[in-house]
Amino acid sequence: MERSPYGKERRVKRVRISSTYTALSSLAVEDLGSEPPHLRQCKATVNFSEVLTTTVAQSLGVAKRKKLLKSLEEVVRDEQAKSTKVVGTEMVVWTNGPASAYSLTLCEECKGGDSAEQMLLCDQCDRGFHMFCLSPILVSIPPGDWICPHCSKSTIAHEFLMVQKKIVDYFRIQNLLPSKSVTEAIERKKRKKQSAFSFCPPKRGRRLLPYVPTIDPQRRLKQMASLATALTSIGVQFSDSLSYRYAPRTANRAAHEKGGMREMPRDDKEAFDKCKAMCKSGLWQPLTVAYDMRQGFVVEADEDIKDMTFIAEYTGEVDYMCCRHYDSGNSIMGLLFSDDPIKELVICPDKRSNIARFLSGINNHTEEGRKKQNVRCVRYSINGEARVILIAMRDILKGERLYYDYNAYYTEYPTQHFV
Ligand SMILES: C[S@@+](CC[C@H](N)C(=O)[O-])C[C@H]1O[C@@H](n2cnc3c(N)ncnc32)[C@H](O)[C@@H]1O
Repeated sequence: MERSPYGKERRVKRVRISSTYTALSSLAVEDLGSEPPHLRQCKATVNFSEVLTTTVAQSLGVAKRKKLLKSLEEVVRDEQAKSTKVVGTEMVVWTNGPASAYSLTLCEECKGGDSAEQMLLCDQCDRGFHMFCLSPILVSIPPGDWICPHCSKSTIAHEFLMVQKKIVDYFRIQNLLPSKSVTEAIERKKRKKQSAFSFCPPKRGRRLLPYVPTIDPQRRLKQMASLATALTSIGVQFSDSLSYRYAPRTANRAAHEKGGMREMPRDDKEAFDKCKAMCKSGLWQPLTVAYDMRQGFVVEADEDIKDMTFIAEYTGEVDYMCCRHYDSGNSIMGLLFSDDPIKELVICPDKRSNIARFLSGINNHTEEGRKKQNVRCVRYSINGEARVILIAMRDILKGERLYYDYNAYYTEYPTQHFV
């Protein structure tokens, strides 16, 4: 479902210049021997003028192209001192394997020099880090300069103060119900619909259930503060609905979906509207956002949650997929897939969003990873507009981390290094 719109060229863009060079030069590697691979001698022939016209070089911009050229010249000087032969603008490099001459940078975390195309170079100290060895993992090359964890002074934002007024203002909560009436309302509901709270086998009706907020107002405040902390620390504003600053609302027509999009059933729509209204009045989902060293921000259940319960709508700025093709955002979600590529839309939660953007993804390359999934991602037409909803796909116990499949419809999101 979630699409990572980067191309291979873009992936090497911010990788160390010599790796960029390696990636380019490997196009021209000619294997010369029948020895075991590590002993083989290879010949790499690179034509500089060709290098600078490749898509990679073209995507770099003038300053970076100059840097690449400078770096290539440095490589030539270094290699001239070794066994490299340079003829005009062509260079012949003798190496012990196609990439070995330029895989000199080792990852500071795993000390390995493999996967050069995934090795990021710190723009401050020049040290190398595999994107998948970072904590949290990076799945795409970050835009602009990248500063490694050793040089970066940034820490997780200070916890959002758990002052009710601050939280009410932050989330622009309307008609906050006094704690007592909230407790009474939830208790009343609890008595009426006892089954919604018991953990007996889920009903197979497959109807969407509204979430059940935590009764204790202090805990609800904590849940909200944890989301506010996470959002403020990544510089994202809270928004529980889709925003249309890039693509107009009129572009979001579920009818454009290839093969059509299912209209949300009436009962489900009632549950959906109810959840949206609860959220507006501060009756939050029983979820907290925590920080995990490997995964970054993650979402955990703060109550038992029943199968088929509404978790959240995936919100953010709606944009045309073609405009985000080279966006390195790792949270972009597909919204509309059409026969006409111009009409395809994505949700970008990098400026405004809600808790949905913090849910983890499963590693769908392993059986163990797939077993973790407890939430699914569904797209519905609601009043003719495409929307993306996250729904519990089994009973979830308090304390469990929430996971869904980032590749529900597409297999482009690189989850092979996910924990
Ligand atoms: C949609 S965001 C999820 C929120 C993210 N953890 C954060 O801190 O903003 C996707 C990113 O989260 C991290 N992530 C999600 N699931 C993961 C997993 N199972 N293992 C490791 N990292 C994961 C990866 O860095 C991924 O690119």
